[in-house]
Amino acid sequence: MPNFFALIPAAGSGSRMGDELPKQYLSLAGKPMIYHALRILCSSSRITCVFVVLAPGDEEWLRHDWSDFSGKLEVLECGGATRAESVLNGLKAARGVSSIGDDDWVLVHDAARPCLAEMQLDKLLDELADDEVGGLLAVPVADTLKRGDASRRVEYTESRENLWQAQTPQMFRYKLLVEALSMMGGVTMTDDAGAIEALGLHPKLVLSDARNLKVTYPQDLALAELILRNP
Ligand SMILES: Nc1ccn([C@@H]2O[C@H](COP(=O)(O)OP(=O)(O)OP(=O)(O)O)[C@@H](O)[C@H]2O)c(=O)n1
Ligand SMILES: C[C@](O)(CO)[C@H](O)COP(=O)(O)O
Repeated sequence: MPNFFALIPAAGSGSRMGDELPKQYLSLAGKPMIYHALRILCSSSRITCVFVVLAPGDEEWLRHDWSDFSGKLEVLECGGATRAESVLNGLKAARGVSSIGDDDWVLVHDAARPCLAEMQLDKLLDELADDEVGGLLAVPVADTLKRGDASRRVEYTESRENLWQAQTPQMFRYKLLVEALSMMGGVTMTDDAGAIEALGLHPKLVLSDARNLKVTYPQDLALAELILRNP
């Protein structure tokens, strides 16, 4: 039986957040933001080990107490210039510090998605455990979509039929994900599923909801805090 592992890329700088401190360390509901993603993944009895990928030379990590996760957490200081590079470097390094095998599942989850619920995590694991390809949490697009031009005038309205917003975790077999990310070369994919799609495969969309938001801009922090304090 394949095992489940999780990997949190946490080597970003949070440029859109505009804070000197990388956003994964910003205080949220009394903890550094990444604590919340770690808590939900480390507390799942179905997940064997959680890898966190830090930027080389990250000095902030050691300023916080991670003892709640000892025994389940492996820290890898091998982040890259892009999210995809951080994930690939982390997957390769994970081989050296764990028993992860080719057919084991890897759940890649953003440090910047602190509101993932246990129910959503379990749904992902249940729906994909026997899947050929793997997949991701996602939500159907709810708003009307406008295609704009360079001067911010509407060119036309896009159909939202069958359009989904990708979230994380995104869950694929170790070997397939390493192969897919290795083949991307210079092409930048903003998520893991994109690399799998480039192989001609079709990841499954597992219905999630808007509470699993990504904290990208300063105004997202208050909403994330509200969700965390009212689960
Ligand atoms: N070189 C990078 C870039 C991003 N990430 C991680 O990928 C996740 C999603 O990325 P995003 O929200 O875009 O974070 P940042 O890249 O930090 O933000 P920004 O794009 O605003 O700079 C985050 O957990 C982030 O730390 C990473 O590990 N390595
Ligand atoms: C992986 C992701 O969270 C899916 O929505 C997202 O693509 C990562 O964020 P980025 O801002 O595109 O790096």
